[in-house]
Amino acid sequence: MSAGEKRGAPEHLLRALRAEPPLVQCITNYVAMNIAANVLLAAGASPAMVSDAAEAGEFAGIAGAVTINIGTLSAAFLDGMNAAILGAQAAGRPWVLDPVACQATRYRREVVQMLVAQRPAIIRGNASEILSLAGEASHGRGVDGRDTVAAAEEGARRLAQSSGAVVAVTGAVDYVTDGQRAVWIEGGSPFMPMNTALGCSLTCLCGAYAAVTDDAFDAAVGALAHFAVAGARAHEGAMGPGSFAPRFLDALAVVTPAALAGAAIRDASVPACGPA
Ligand SMILES: Nc1ncnc2c1ncn2[C@@H]1O[C@H](COP(=O)(O)OP(=O)(O)O)[C@@H](O)[C@H]1O
Ligand SMILES: Cc1ncsc1CCOP(=O)(O)O
Ligand SMILES: [Mg+2]
Repeated sequence: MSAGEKRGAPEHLLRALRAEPPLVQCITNYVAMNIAANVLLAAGASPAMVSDAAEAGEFAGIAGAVTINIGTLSAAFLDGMNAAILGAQAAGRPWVLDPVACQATRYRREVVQMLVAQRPAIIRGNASEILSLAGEASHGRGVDGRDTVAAAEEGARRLAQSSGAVVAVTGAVDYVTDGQRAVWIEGGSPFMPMNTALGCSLTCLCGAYAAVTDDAFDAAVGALAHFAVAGARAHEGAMGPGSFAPRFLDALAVVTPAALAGAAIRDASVPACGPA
């Protein structure tokens, strides 16, 4: 760590991640599996898509973190998720939730409530998903966000306070809060929501960062800053979502700690109440 660098700063976490790539168990959807694995490898982590209940709990015992995504939810996936969460908790490792399209059906609403009750360290979703989880009106239909992140700010803060999770809301500008601390993160590219499974991949990267720090807020900020900086860099020279995709993988890999130190992160913490 260089002089003046905060212990939980994104650049410090990136250095730790690259020094010893964390093993991340990703229970994610069929659309995201390959994309998320490549994103983690490019960023400097070691992904393993291990989801069957016969082994998911045991595997969680050797992983640095577990990520759970309900994108292509089924009874079999759900059994694997529950086993992995128990395994992670027994091993004292964090797990991260991606509530894909949680507003869409009764099944998803019920499952996601049950998962939130099992105390994820981080919940990462788009604004429509976070609004729904916070019990507010959401314009979401399927997997894509259809609300602004600003509209979900208050709900995210309340969700963080009620669940004990750090809540990361993504969109054109991202917002991260643990209920008290909060930041806005700028960057990325409008081509990102035109590439499927980048949000799912970001959730997996939150797991990678959570594996290298005990502070889930710092982990979420680090992962989102990594995406914001790499996304902005990949946007340069990209003609559209197709040429953006390989540039983004390259950019994730070549982002340096110094570049992460320059991420546009703006504090929005709620001031602590002091004596009158
Ligand atoms: N309009 C945008 N401009 C810049 N970055 C964006 C934009 N929309 C989404 N992103 C980025 O894309 C990534 C995935 O976020 P998002 O699209 O909200 O997730 P999801 O795919 O789950 O809906 C995040 O890093 C986010 O910052
Ligand atoms: C298209 C689709 N359908 C079910 S899961 C999924 C991928 C969603 O990925 P993301 O939430 O990252 O856009
Ligand atoms: Mg998503």
